[in-house]
Amino acid sequence: MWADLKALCGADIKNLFDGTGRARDFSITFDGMLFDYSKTSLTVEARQAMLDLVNERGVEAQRDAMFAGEKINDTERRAVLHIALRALSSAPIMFEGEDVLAGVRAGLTKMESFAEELRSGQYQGAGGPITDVVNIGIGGSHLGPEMAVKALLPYRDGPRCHFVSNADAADIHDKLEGLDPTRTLVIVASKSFTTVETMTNAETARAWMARAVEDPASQFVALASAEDKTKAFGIASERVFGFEDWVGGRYSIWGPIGLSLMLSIGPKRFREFLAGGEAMDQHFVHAPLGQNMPVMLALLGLWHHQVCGYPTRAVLPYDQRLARLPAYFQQLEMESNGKGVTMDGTPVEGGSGPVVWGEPGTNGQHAFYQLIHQGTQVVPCEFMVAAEGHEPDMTHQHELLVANCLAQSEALMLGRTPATARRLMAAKGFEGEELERQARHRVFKGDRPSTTLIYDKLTPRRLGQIIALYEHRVFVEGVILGINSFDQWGVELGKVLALELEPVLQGKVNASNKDGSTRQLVEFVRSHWEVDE
Ligand SMILES: O=P(O)(O)OC[C@H]1O[C@](O)(CO)[C@@H](O)[C@@H]1O
Repeated sequence: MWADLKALCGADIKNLFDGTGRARDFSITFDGMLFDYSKTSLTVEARQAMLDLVNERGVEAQRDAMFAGEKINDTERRAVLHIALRALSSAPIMFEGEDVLAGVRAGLTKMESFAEELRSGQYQGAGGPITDVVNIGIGGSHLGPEMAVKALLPYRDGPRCHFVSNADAADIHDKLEGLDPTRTLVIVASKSFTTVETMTNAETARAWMARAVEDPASQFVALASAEDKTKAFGIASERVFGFEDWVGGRYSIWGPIGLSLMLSIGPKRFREFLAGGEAMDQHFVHAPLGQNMPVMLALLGLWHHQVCGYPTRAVLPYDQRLARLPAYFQQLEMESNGKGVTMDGTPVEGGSGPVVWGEPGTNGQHAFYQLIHQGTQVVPCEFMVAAEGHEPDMTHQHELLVANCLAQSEALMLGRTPATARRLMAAKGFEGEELERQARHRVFKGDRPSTTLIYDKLTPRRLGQIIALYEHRVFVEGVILGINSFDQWGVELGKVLALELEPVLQGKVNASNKDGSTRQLVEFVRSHWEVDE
């Protein structure tokens, strides 16, 4: 599938701007957003060939199957209906012959009632109104809420939110330090309510709260599907917010897992966030393929990784409050499409999804952009920036930020020629061989691809759109690759072995069945533990 497309690679990006309106032709606008992919090597012919893949691989049929509640997550025998959580205004969404929206709306209303009670001070801790919320969860039960709460801080008018995820005691220790347990709400966010890191942290938080609060469970909330387990933990059912197994962990920010976001910005703005996601769903379903943002973003991802062979891609938001977006997308993309086999168990052709990484600009410029500009690997960059910031009295800083963002994509494409580098060095007084040598260090090859997603302002609605855009991008890439984007068997083995290793480290079980390296590491740890004891 990919071999023929490789023949279409190789255009020098800047030469594609030939006065025929490429910028406009290779851009998509939608609801306050402009997605410009003109600074890539995609030609009209290559774009058509990529679009043909969408038809050949049955993307639209799979999309319709997803929205129709079919069990497209075949290896877990589950439907994929997180889209129902944000379907505020749509027609019924059916699963096994029933409309799921009634249940979704009831769940949302329950969250909203609780959020209103807490935010108004009607629901209180032992020491008075809740000032701080600690969300304990990991993976999809952590990355989404943490990212979104930070992204939307300008809209916060509720309690402060803190996020604990790691099994490392340092995480919970540092987050609880300084908090007043009598005015803190703990959210245990775990779909399964069995994830060992989350349950261990939840026990630690309960012990911390029990030192100051007579009935600590009264200041606990569970976001979980397993009611028997939340009950055993002692959390009253009115503070348990459940969701169905057709909501995957990394797609769960839209429902109860988003409770911390709702507490932070309030139910009304949370609905705006949902409405942004829903607007992107509608766009994904109805926009023609060539004008479809998620489809084109997916095709560019495949073009860069599977066709051009670039091993990674960078997500570079020029927004400090989107600092956790690259980590969120890492889970979304790498847990979804980091798979070696297709649905039928045969090897994936052209490789799985790429490594995704990134940091906010302008910080990244002073760290890893050196490699992006002059390193030998090409890194397609996905820039994001808002035209307008949230600090009206500091517009000059926002101008600087935007200028930097736009300058980077320009520099990546245009580069600096040897002739320009020589002129620069000559102007500095260099001559002869030394001029040549110095100039070579200042040459930028250019022709490096990037896309830019620019939008009016990072509102709750825009954030919802951006997340849904990337969700559907991952879905389209997965369908074209033939991957099931909704399971995550690759995280299982390490969990099993960690369970086996704990008693080995404790000296309760012999390490003799372990490999030499693992035995050596166990011995090192145990020798320290013995010294400490
Ligand atoms: O919400 P849970 O059940 O605690 O799971 C947390 C995370 O663990 C995973 O299942 C695997 O790491 C993720 O997909 C999920 O987001």
